[in-house]
Amino acid sequence: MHSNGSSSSSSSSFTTTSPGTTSSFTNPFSALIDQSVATLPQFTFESGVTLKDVPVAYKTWGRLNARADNCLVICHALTGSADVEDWWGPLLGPNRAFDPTRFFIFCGNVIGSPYGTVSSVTANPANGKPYGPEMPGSSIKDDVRLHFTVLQQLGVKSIAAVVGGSMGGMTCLEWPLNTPPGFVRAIVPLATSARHSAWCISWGEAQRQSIYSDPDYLDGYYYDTPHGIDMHAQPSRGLAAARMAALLTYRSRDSFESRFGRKTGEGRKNKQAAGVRVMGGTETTNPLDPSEIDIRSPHWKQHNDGHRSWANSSRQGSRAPSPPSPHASKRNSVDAPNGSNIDIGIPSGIGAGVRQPKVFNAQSYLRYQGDKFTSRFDANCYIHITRKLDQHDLSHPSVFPGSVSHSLPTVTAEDDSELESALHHALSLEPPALIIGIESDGLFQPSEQRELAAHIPDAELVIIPSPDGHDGFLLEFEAINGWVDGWMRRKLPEFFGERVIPLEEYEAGEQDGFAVKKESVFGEAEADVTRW
Ligand SMILES: CC(=O)SCCNC(=O)CCNC(=O)[C@H](O)C(C)(C)COP(=O)(O)OP(=O)(O)OC[C@H]1O[C@@H](n2cnc3c(N)ncnc32)[C@H](O)[C@@H]1OP(=O)(O)O
Repeated sequence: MHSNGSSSSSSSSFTTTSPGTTSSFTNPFSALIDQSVATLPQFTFESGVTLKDVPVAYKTWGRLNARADNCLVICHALTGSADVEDWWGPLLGPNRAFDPTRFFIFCGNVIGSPYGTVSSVTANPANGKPYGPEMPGSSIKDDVRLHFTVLQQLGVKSIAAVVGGSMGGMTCLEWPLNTPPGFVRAIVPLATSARHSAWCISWGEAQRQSIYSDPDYLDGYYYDTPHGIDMHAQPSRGLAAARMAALLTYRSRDSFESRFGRKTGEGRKNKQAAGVRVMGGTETTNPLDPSEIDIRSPHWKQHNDGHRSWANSSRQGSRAPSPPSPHASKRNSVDAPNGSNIDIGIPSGIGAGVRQPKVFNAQSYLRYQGDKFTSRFDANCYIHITRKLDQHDLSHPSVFPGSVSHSLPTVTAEDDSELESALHHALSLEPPALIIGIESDGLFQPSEQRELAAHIPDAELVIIPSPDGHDGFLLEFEAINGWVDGWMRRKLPEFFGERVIPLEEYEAGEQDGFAVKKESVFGEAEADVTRW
C-alpha cells in the first residue's frame, strides 16, 4: 500500500499491470488531481461482491499527533474529488475550520467516482478493460469502510471529527455507524438527510434517463470505439443534459431570477455563450452539421437551437456525411452577444421576418456548465453515484460485524413506523453533531436537517440564510467556517492548545508540499476542470 504521510503529492494515475491484461490505459480523470493512490489487494462490498487490486485515491494535509487521534475527515459530494482545496479551499488553512497545523486532514475519493478510486473508468484486472457498466454497485457504507482501511494503514487511531456536505453529509453520518464504537468523536453533516428523499430519487432517475437516451451511451460500453479504448468517449449530450437538470436543483428559483432574469448576454464579454453556433470560426460549441443547416428552413433552425446533432457525437465517423449544401457560400452573419461575429448559417433571401433565436443568459449558463462537466466527469460514474445516493438510508444497519450499527435489527418491511423507529435508533448512536442546513435548499430541505437534529442526542442545528439553494454549502464559506470552527473549539478543546505543526514551521514548509497551496478557486476567472 502506498501512503504519502503528511505530504499531498504522489502518483495519481493507475495503469493495469496484472497478468492476463490485454490492454492498459490510464484513468484520465484521476490524472487531473495531484493525490495519493493506495491499492488494496481486495475489497468486499456490502453487496458481497469482492474486487481485487482496488485503487483508493485520497489527499491529506497536516500531520498526525503523538496519540494519532487528531484526524479530521472531509467527505466530498457527488461530483467532487479528494482535493478539498479545490472546492472548500477557503475553509482550509491555519486558524480556519480545517486547520492543518492542528489536524491531520484526510479526504478520500468515493467508490464510483472517476477521480481515482475504483470505478467504471478503472481497469478491471481480469481483462485490462474499464469496468464500465459492469462496475458493481456500491453504498456509502462501502466508502466509509474503504476509507477506514486506508486510515488504519496511515496509523490513525481515532477521528476527531468528520465533516461533509450533500453526499458528503451522508458519508459523514455513516462514519460513526460503520466504524468501531468511539472511533469517531464528532460529526458535522451539512445540507444532507438521513435518507434520500423521493424528490431526490426522482431527480436522479430523470438525470440517468437523459444519459440512457443518448445514442452514444451504448448500454455503457462507450469506451470501446472503432479505434480501441478511448476513455474520453462519452454520451456527452445526455451527460450534459443531466448536469443541467442537476444544476437547477442545486440553486433556487430566486437566485436564477436575480442573477439572469431575461438577459441575453450583452454583458458577457469574454466567454463564448455555449450553444451559439460559430461557423467558420475556431470554436463550435453547438456543432449542427453546416450542410444540414443550410438546406433547412430558418424555422427549423430556430426550433433546434441548442440541439446537439450527431455531428457532436464521438462516433460521428460511423455516419454517412450529409449532402453538400446548395447555400454553402451564402450565409448571413450577425453580431454575437459576446461581441464576436457569429455565422448563423441562414441563406440570404430566406427567412425574412423570422427572428433569430435569443440565447438567454440562463440558457447559456446551463449549456456552458453542461459542456464543462462532460470534460471532467464520466457518464457511467454519474450513473453509479446517483444510484448509490438512492440507496442512502440510515435505518439500514451495517452488515459488517465490528461497526456500531451492526447490532441494530435489520429492517425488512417497508413499514413506515418500523423504518421510523430504526432510523431513530441509528441516529441515537451518532456522536455529538453540528448539523448545518441552507435556508433556500430545495433539494435537501431544512426539515431534513431538523429531523437529524431531533434524533441525534447531542446535536446543534444551524440553518444558514442564503439565496443560493443547495449550492450554499459550497458558497457560504464565511458562515460555514465560523460555525464549524467555533463548534469544534467548544466540543474538541484538547486540539486547540499547542499546534501539532508550529505556525513558523508550517509557513516555512509551504514549499515542501504539506501546506495549503491555493486560497480559493471559486472566482469566475478560474478554469480548473476539476472544480465542481
Ligand atoms: C447529492 C450531492 O452531492 S449534489 C452536490 C453536487 N454539487 C455540485 O456538483 C456543485 C454544483 N455547483 C457548481 O459547480 C457551482 O459552479 C459552484 C458552487 C462550484 C460555484 O458556483 P459559482 O461560483 O456561483 O459559479 P457558477 O455556477 O456561476 O459558475 C461560474 C462559471 O459559469 C460561467 N458563466 C456564468 N454565467 C454564464 C452565462 N450566462 N453563460 C455562460 N457561462 C456563464 C462563468 O464564466 C464561470 O465559468 P468558469 O467556471 O469557466 O470560470
